[in-house]
Amino acid sequence: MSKAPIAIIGTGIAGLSAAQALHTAGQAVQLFDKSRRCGGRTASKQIESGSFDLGAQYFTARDRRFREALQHWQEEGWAAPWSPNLYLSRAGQLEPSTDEQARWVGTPQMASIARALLGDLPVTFSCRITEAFRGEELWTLVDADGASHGPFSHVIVATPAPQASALLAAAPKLAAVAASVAMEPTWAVALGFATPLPTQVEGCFVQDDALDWLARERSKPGRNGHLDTWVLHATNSWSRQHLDLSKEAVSEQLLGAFAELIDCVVPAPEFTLAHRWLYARPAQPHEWGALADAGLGLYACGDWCLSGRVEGAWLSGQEAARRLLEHL
Ligand SMILES: Cc1cc2nc3c(=O)[nH]c(=O)nc-3n(C[C@H](O)[C@H](O)[C@H](O)COP(=O)(O)OP(=O)(O)OC[C@H]3O[C@@H](n4cnc5c(N)ncnc54)[C@H](O)[C@@H]3O)c2cc1C
Ligand SMILES: NC(=O)C1=CN([C@@H]2O[C@H](COP(=O)(O)OP(=O)(O)OC[C@H]3O[C@@H](n4cnc5c(N)ncnc54)[C@H](O)[C@@H]3O)[C@@H](O)[C@H]2O)CC=C1
Repeated sequence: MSKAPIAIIGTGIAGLSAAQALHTAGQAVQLFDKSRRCGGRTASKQIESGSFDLGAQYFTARDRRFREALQHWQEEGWAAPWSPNLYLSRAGQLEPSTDEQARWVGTPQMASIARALLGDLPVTFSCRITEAFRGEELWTLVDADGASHGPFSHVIVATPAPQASALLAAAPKLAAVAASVAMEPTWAVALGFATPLPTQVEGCFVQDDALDWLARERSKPGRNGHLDTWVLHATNSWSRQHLDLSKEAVSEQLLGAFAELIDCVVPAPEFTLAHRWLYARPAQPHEWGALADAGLGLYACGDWCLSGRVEGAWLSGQEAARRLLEHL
C-alpha cells in the first residue's frame, strides 16, 4: 500500500508554502479549503470591469529565504515590483511620502501567486474541515457536511488562529496557543470610477479614525481594468467598532472619508463593493515560526505564528514543513 498523504487545511500563502516544500521533498500532500479558490487573504476579486486586490495590497521581502523565493516568482511572472506614488495623510493633510522600500505585488493580480503555487497539487475546495482526529497511527478529517477524508500520515493546520484552535484539539497545548492569539478585523471597500480621478496619488498610508490605507489598482503592474478602481482599508479599531454595520453603510462612510482625504472632486462611483475580513491580522507579531506536536504528527502554521504579513505566512509554512520532514 502506498504511504498516506499529508493533509494541509488552508490554501493561503502559509498552507501553499508548506505544500510546496513537502512536494519538493517528495511527499504527497492533499489540500483543503473552505473557499472556492486558493489564496486566502491574498484574494483578488474578478469583476466584469477588471480585477482588484481585496486583501493584501503588496508585500515586502526582508528575509533571505523569502527573497530567494520571490526572485523565482518574479522570473516566472507571478510577481513584480510596485513603485506607486506614495502619500501620507495625517490630520487632514495629504503629502507625498516617497521612500526606498521595495514593494511587490502578484501579477496580473495578487491572487496569481497562490494560484501558481498551488499548480497541480491535489486540492478539495468548498470543504470546511471541522475536526481532525487520529486513530492508531493515521489521521482522519471531518468536514462541515459530516463527510470523512483520509487517511493521512500528518496534518498541517494553516488557517487563521481562531479557526485553527478547534482543528488542533488533539494537541491541547497547540490548541491553547492558537486560542490565545487575538486577530483584528478589517473592512475593505473597492470603488470603481468611470473617469480616472485627477490625482497623482497611487498609494496612501492614512493616520485617521476610519481609513488606514488606500491604493489605486491601475498603478499596479499588469492591471488593465477599464474602471479607475481604488481599494480602501479601514483601521482595525474602526473595523472592530463597525463590525456589524451593513456593507452599504460601510461603503458610504469610507467613500465619505476618501472624498475628504483625496485632493480632487470624487464623483459617484460606478461600482462599489465592501468586504469584511474578520481575521485580518494578528493583534501582535509572534516568533513561534510554526507549532508542532511531532509525536502526534500535527502542525500549525500561518501569518499569526510570525509577522502577520505575506512574508510571515510564507516563512511559517516553510517552518512547518521543515519540522515535519525532520521527524519522518
Ligand atoms: C485587508 C488586508 C490587508 C492586508 N494587507 C497586507 C499587505 O499589504 N501586506 C502584507 O504583507 N500582508 C497583508 N495582509 C496580511 C496577509 O494577507 C496575510 O498575512 C497572509 O495572506 C496570511 O496567509 P495565511 O496563509 O497565514 O492565512 P490565510 O490567507 O487566511 O489562509 C487561510 C486559509 O484557510 C482557509 N480555512 C480557514 N478555516 C478553514 C477550515 N475550517 N477548513 C478549510 N479551510 C479553512 C481559508 O479559507 C483560507 O483560504 C493583509 C490582510 C488583510 C485581510
Ligand atoms: N489591513 C490589514 O488587515 C493588514 C494590513 N497590513 C499592512 O500591510 C503592510 C505590510 O507591512 P510591511 O511589509 O512591513 O510594509 P511597509 O514597510 O510598506 O509598511 C509598514 C508600515 O510602515 C509605515 N510606512 C511605510 N512606508 C511608509 C511611508 N512611505 N510613509 C508613511 N508610512 C509608511 C506604514 O504605517 C506601514 O503600515 C502594512 O502597511 C500593514 O499595515 C498587514 C496585515 C494586515
